[in-house]
Amino acid sequence: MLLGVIADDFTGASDIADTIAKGLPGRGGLKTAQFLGVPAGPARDGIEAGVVALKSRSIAAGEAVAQSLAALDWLRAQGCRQFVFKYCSTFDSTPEGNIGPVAEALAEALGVTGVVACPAFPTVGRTVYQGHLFVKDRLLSESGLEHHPINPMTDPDLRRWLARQARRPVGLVPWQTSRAGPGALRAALDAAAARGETLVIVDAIDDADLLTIAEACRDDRLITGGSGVALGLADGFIRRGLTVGGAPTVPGVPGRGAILAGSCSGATRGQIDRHIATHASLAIDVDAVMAGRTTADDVAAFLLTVPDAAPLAYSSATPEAVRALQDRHGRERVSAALDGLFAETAVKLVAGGLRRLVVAGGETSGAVVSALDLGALTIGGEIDPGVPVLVSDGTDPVALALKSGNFGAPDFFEKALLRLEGRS
Ligand SMILES: Nc1ncnc2c1ncn2[C@@H]1O[C@H](COP(=O)(O)OP(=O)(O)O)[C@@H](O)[C@H]1O
Ligand SMILES: O=C(O)[C@@H](O)C(=O)COP(=O)(O)O
Repeated sequence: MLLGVIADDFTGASDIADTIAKGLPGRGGLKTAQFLGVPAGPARDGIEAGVVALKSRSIAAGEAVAQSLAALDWLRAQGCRQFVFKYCSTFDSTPEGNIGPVAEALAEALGVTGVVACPAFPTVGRTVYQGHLFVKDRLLSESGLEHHPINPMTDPDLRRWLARQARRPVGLVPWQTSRAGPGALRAALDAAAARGETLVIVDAIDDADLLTIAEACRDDRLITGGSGVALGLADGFIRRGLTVGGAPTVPGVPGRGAILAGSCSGATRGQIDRHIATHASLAIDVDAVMAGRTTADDVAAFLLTVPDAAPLAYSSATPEAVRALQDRHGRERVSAALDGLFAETAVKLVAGGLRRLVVAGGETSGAVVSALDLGALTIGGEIDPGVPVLVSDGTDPVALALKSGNFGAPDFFEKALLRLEGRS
């Protein structure tokens, strides 16, 4: 394995796996697999990039650090020479962590400082300028992410936000320097390291800036950021003659399909509105779930029997409805109950013969995929930016699309189920 990624959630893992597997247009990418947690044994032969998906974004910082270091150890044992810590393009975290503590622990384990921290993903509108994170034309804190059910993002100043999480000083390379090219960026990162800055926010507003980061950091052991920082990494290995590169392919998976949505983001709610106009759907009554009146049996029975090729079950709600539910039942209790409901539902669906599953939401996907215990997933083609087809190993594979809450075009759900089947 050449490149190892430690991702702090499951949708984020498939997002960066997509970037690495597809590589640059006309050049191809690395043969990439996504592992669900730290594997117990060695990876199978032929994998050039391994993405270890953790569910560490919203757990206690100490536990996130321990899991991330275990992932690093495993990736090192697979021979990786470069490592990426992948977090959210909207920097999802709290003042306690987990981006700062994990990134600093990885840097310390690898003996490096002056490490890039850049969540930019311009294709989906995430840009960083003067250390401030924008989502399309809004600052992060006015983008809707300030209403996130688990980690409300209320500060767009990444240097200030990361400094609250980090033990060491946090640096900044402004766009005027990163835009000047790989040499200027390299010099700025080296200067930051000399000043004792372990993590350095690097501005990036378009893909050219991301390619500059890849070039400047070609020999860096550790890079941290959103999937954008991986944009040029596969090509770096190809240009050094370490692999020939290629297009990701997986076989289509026939069989019954369904969609589970636990994300409350604006994009997901828009996709739901569009989908339910033409497909069977079940709006999960969260109060009924909390009272034990709605169970996974109910949700699975609906999805397995309703006469529709793309049935949907969703708990997604408006920020106001989410707040009211959290006030009534407690934030963590609601999330835990819903994540558990979706996980149990997915197990029942697969036991009931379902073979294609689309999941919306990072935490939701993490809960679902952990419960399914599918082992390694091979990365196929891209459905929409940041969301690839994933297919489990074995003779009776399951095909998955794990959609980050804010990703995907309005027609994502129907399109994804077709793509999992090998149709376009
Ligand atoms: N109606 C609801 N009220 C409160 N919380 C909810 C509701 N529906 C889903 N959730 C919780 O909100 C969280 C959404 O997070 P996630 O799945 O990561 O989505 P995203 O990708 O948009 O961040 C999950 O933990 C989920 O259980
Ligand atoms: O970087 C991103 O935006 C995504 O890859 C991601 O991590 C999103 O997380 P969720 O919104 O929780 O799915």
